[in-house]
Amino acid sequence: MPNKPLSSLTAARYGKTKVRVFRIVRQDKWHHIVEYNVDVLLEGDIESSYTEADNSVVVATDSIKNITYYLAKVSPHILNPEKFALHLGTFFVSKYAHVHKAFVAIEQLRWARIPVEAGKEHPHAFYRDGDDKRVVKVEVDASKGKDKLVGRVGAGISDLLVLKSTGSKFEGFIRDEYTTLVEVDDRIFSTSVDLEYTFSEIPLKAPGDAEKLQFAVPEGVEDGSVWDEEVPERARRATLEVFAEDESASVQATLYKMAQRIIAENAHIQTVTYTLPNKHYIPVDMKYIGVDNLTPSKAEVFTPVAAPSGLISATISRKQE
Ligand SMILES: O=c1[nH]c(=O)c2[nH]c(=O)[nH]c2[nH]1
Repeated sequence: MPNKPLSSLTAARYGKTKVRVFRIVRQDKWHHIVEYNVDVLLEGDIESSYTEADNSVVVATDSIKNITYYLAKVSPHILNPEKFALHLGTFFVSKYAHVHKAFVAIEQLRWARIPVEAGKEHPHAFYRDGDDKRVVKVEVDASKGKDKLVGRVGAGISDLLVLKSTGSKFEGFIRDEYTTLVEVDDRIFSTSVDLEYTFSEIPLKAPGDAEKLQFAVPEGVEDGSVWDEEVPERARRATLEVFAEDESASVQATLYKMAQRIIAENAHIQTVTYTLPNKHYIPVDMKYIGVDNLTPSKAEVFTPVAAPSGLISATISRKQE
């Protein structure tokens, strides 16, 4: 009796991760720069490369890296990570018949112009003005046909470190035999913001030229859509302003207000997900020397605690009409 196989391949995806790209766009003496870490993963008729050692279906990950650099050179969309990710994803599913989906993730590092002479910005000198990154996650789906491409776009922020020294309470939580935390009406609130918002699906035009290099962004920008270049800055400002101004009852309650504001300000954003570690700062107990450093209004010296931290996450979704 033939042996029944015990297993089968149920998911397969491969590509290149952390392709580091730096690009200069020269507008005469006025230079624009971007620095990206790019991940590209492909799905399609690639099962045989796993199950039968058949490399004839494999676009080498080295070629995936080369294509990433080539499009960084020729794409007119390189300065915008959402558009560049869509261009790159569209390229892979258009060029290779057996590739049905491309997943492109881009992390953009911050470079700001150095201010010189009374706030004027330097044309070609830059500095790193924060460790937070703009992030983009794109899926280009050709599984319904190469002329019926669908784009799914998520974007957001990672590693945006913030702290407020008052305007934050935590009271009224469950008290039982396991509770040691005291209620406070004034505490430090610090977190490293991780934000992802998603847009409604967009139809994409398949590139028509032989090299599959054209990628058209539709004319006209709809407010709050994937094509609206103000969305990332609005989302960042909403995050920072709500964090600063909210009289926070908890990380959960502040998170919810941030997300509501992003949904309200951007018509095409469907979901907003925040993941917020609660980075604890513990007041140092100085009772042993007769000094009150524990009463919230007298707490001035704290120990920043690297771990453990709380971790508060939620997704807020637009209500469907
Ligand atoms: O804002 C907070 N939410 C919690 O769920 C929590 N739990 C905790 O110990 N401290 C805090 N703070």
